[in-house]
Amino acid sequence: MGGGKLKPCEILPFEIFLLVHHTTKGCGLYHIGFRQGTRGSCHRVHSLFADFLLSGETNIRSELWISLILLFSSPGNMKLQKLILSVLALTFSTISFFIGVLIGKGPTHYLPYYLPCPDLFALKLQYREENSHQLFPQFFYPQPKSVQQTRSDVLTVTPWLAPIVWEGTFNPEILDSIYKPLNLTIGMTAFAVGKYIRFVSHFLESAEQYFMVGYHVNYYIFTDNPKDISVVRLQPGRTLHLIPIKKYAHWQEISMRRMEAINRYISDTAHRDVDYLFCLDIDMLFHNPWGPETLGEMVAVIHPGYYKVSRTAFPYERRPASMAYISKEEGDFYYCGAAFGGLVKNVYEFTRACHMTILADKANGIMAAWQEESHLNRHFLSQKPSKLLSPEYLWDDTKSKPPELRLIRVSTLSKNYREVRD
Ligand SMILES: CC(=O)N[C@H]1[C@@H](OP(=O)(O)OP(=O)(O)OC[C@H]2O[C@@H](n3ccc(=O)[nH]c3=O)[C@H](O)[C@@H]2O)O[C@H](CO)[C@H](O)[C@@H]1O
Ligand SMILES: [Mn+2]
Repeated sequence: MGGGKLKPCEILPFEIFLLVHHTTKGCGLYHIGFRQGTRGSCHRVHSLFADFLLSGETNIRSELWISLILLFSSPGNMKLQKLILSVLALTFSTISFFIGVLIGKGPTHYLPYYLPCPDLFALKLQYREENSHQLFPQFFYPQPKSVQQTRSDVLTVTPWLAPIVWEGTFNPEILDSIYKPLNLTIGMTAFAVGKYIRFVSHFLESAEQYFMVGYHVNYYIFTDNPKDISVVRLQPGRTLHLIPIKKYAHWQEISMRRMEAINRYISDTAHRDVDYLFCLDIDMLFHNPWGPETLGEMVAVIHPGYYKVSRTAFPYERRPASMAYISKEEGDFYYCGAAFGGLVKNVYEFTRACHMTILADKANGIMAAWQEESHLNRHFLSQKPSKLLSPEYLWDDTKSKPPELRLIRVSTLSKNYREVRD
């Protein structure tokens, strides 16, 4: 660019140049160069000058430049040449230094394609108090190995690349170091309608011990009988909210209407108060930590009863008349209705979608085989969850522990269905 406008040099063994720039922002930049070279290198230097000049059409304007070319046609007088060159170089250095000082009174800026702006590094944030922490504190943990699985006995990722969380696949300390600084609030809904009120205190006590310990937690207990909920001591940063709801006549309706109640509560209140929301059955207990490894955009839990069986044996709704219908040729996993969660806005969309298909079935006089659990499974077949929790996160007390379950984190209580359901 621009090199053709300058006169080509014929005999040019030496060259001294001085270049002073004054950019639009008023900053100075100067170059002093001393070059002994061939005709080709001389051309290169000229081209460089021309580039600087023409770059005024971007954001740089050259207001002053001096270029001095010395031609020595007698190659025999080398000593004299070198002496003159040294003196000239010194003189130009001094002049250019003073010009640079005069022009660059303000902060120095460099051409963007030479160096990053040093102003950026001079900026200082005004901390309220001096922070002595290291920017990147040292944190030692075993190196993850690219060619070694931490669990080879179980599936740890779905075909749509959602992780399946099993004990041994994650490091809780690393996850805490990522999620704790985010200052998240995690919501949890559970329903205690009718006789299910008896499960509340043990459920909450175990959750206090294991559910999202060290994070802000809001428990939302939906009940038809708030005054009979016994008070549970909560850790600091954790709150309990009792939400009065009406009691439906049948247990199936109570279970299904949870989708509607959660959806309404998110839109009224919870969307402002929590970042993530988990929706759990109440007839269960936490036995081990349920931590930040469970956080995800939309999270489903693999049902403990069906994680080893063929999709044809899944208890999906098989009647095409239902909105929850799934054919024998379809299905990834059978998810449980007792636990799901995710970002609060996703749980809002999810519960709304499930409630709508439940209502559509109701209008057609049909109830899905496993109530809202069937609708949940239908929904997750099309809208794949972004993270799956293994049956470690929802085991069944009546089953013995198989070897692949290294840690039972939550398990459902065996109960007398006839006695608790009205
Ligand atoms: C482990 C699992 O996947 N559980 C699901 C399963 O049976 P479950 O036997 O686990 O259902 P369940 O009797 O626990 O009912 C589900 C939940 O609804 C609430 N509730 C229910 C009845 C009642 O009278 N009062 C009351 O509060 C309570 O929070 C309970 O935990 O199928 C149900 C639908 O049939 C739900 O999908 C459950 O989530
Ligand atoms: Mn249950």
